[in-house]
Formats: sequence, C-alpha cells, structure tokens
Amino acid sequence: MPDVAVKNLRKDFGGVTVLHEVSFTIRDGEFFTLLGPSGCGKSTTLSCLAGLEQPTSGSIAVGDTVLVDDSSNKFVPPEERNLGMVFQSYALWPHMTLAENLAMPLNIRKVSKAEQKTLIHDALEKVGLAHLAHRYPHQLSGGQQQRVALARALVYSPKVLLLDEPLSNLDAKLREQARIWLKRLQSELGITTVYVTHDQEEALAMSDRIAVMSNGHMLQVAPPHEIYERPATAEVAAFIGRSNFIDGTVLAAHGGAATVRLEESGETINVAVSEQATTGDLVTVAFRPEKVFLTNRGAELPAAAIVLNADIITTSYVGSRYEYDLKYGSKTLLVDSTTGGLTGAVRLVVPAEAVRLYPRANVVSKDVAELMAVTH
Ligand SMILES: Nc1ncnc2c1ncn2[C@@H]1O[C@H](COP(=O)(O)OP(=O)(O)OP(=O)(O)O)[C@@H](O)[C@H]1O
Repeated sequence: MPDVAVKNLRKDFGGVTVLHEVSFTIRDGEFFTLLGPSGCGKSTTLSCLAGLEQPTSGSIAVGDTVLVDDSSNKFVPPEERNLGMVFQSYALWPHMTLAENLAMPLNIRKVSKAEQKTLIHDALEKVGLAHLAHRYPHQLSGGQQQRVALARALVYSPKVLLLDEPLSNLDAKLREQARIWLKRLQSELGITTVYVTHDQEEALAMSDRIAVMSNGHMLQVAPPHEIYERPATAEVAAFIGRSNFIDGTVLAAHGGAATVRLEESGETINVAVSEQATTGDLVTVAFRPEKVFLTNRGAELPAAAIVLNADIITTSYVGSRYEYDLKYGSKTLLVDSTTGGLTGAVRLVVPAEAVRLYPRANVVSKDVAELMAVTH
C-alpha cells in the first residue's frame, strides 16, 4: 500500500479560504484521523483526496501517482483514483440486494461477471455478511448496512480507504462495537485509511495518528497519546479532553524555567518551559483535571509542585470518581478525585510535570473558544 502525500492544500469557496496550506503525509497501512470541530475543513480535505472537490492550489499524491497538482494543472477524476469511500449516509441502493449493490462499482470498472461473484463474496465475508448477500438494505440493521457500505468500498481493492463519519448514524452502544470491529478489520487488511470524525474519543481509540484541525489549519499531527499528553497549543488542549486554563504573565525566564504571575490571584508559580519564554510574555497555564489533587490547607505538600489556594463550590459523584468545581478568583477550575467529602477552602496541587505553558491563546474557532470558556 502506498503513502499519501498532501502538500500545501488550499481550498477557497467563493473567496473564502476554508483550507489554509494544509500539508501532511500518511504512512503505508496507517489509520490516520482528521479531527476537529464542525466546519474546520475535515470533509473538504477528504473530498479533495477523493476528487469530489478540486483544490484551489496544492498537490496530492498516492505513492508515485500524482492525483492533483495545480503547478502542472493535473487533476485525476474520482473514478480513476481507485480510492474507497464510505460516507455518513451509507448511500446503498434500496431496490438492490447487497450483492447487486456491491456489483455496481465492479460494473463501472468492467469486471467480468465470473470475477464479480468471487470479489463480492470475499468483500461480504470480510465484513461478516456473506450469508445475507440476497437481502435488501431495509432488511438489515443500521450496523449491518454500515458494514455493507464498507464492503462496497473494499470490493475493488482500493489503494486507500476514505471514511467520513461512517459510524455517526449508529446508536452509542453499536457505535462502540463498530469502532472496535472497524479498527480490527483495517489492521488485518493493512489498508491505508483516512478517517474523518468530530468525536475525540473515537479518534483517540482508533487512530495510529490524529491530525487536529481548526478553521482550515492543521494544529498538530501526532499519535493519540501525544495529542492528549502534550497538546501543541491551548486550542488542542481545549478540544481534546478537559483542561483548566489560567492566564498569566512571565515575570522572569531562564534555563528552561519561567516564573509566572497568575492574573486571577496574583499568585506566582515556577514552571518548566519547552520553548523560549521572555519576560513580559502573556501566557496561558494549562493542566488537566485528573492530573492534579486536592489537600486541606494545613497538609504537607510534595516538592516540585504548584500549589493554588481555591474553594470547593460543588461536588458531583459520577461513579468512577468525584468531580469538583473550584472557585479560583473569578474562574471555575475542574478537578477529578477518587476521594469524596472535601469541602471549603483547599489547596489545589498541580505536579510540575502536569503543567503546560502556552502563548496566550488566540482561539479562532467558536466551538473551541466555548470549550475553553468552561474553565475561564
Ligand atoms: N460547497 C461549499 N460552498 C461553500 N462553502 C463550503 C462548501 N463546502 C464546505 N464549505 C464551508 O467550508 C468550511 C469547511 O467545511 P467542511 O465540511 O470541510 O467542515 P467539517 O470539518 O467537515 O465540518 P462537519 O464536521 O460539520 O462536517 C465550512 O465553513 C463550510 O461551510
């Protein structure tokens, strides 16, 4: 299977740029996910790969085959790209049996009837539905229909599989099962897959690497663990999982460490910085609710931790943990804890390694700004 190389992809709709010089490479056999809030440009990127949209500029290649390149005016039409596509709406023909649905792409490719029979049987077998080949789509469950759509995309052995929110029509339980099943099938087939979703849990669970998008920009491309543990920007930290954000100003910086004054309380903290920080920089301090803990104000504290004085407002018991809302200046901070029963004035202890420091967030996406506002 080939690599997919996307370079400087730009797409304008009526003078509005919805993809800004997007570049990424997908490795052979990789499960690669485009993740981001609604309207960030995921589907447009996928449509450019499929050939359903022509990019304004940039290039796309699969292995040695160039599919689009504005510098040489090259544009390979979708039917010649040999890419398998599954949409959110399965788009099965209701008046055709499963076998007839799968025969459609093979007829277009002028595959002989004898060969069609074998290919259709093999593809339905891959998705566990060979015994239902003569049923009509309405005689199947939603999950089964979704599998047929996948079989129809696989039946002509595409070089790359493009999946646009294929599980979003399934109910929560079925969706979780389908996620495991689809990931297993993809890795058994070793087929390079580009997956579009706005569901971060789905992306974290299924992907080899995730590209986080916002407003037509690619913010970070990395494996799930890295995206969660080391978000590249405050926007990524806000979109993936939950985070607390506190604005601050750098008072001094030297040798990979910075002293930051927090604007909410005037408290001063020392944090490690991976990038250059300069005195006077406006920054955002971020940490996740499950990486911190609470103690009473008199308790002994670990070394190398940041300690903030806060007050508990509410406690919610959610089965696996307690979720505390804390008042810190004018902000509400979130803390997860396995200990219940804490009330009143507490110390919020943030281990040094749990803190991330970002340039003051310049968030352009409305959805993400709302997520950040939760803890602002
Ligand atoms: N044909 C079109 N004409 C004009 N604008 C378009 C067109 N298609 C998409 N857009 C705009 O481009 C932007 C990106 O849309 P896109 O569908 O790629 O986002 P998305 O991340 O896939 O969102 P969703 O998760 O809601 O499907 C949006 O602002 C959308 O309104």
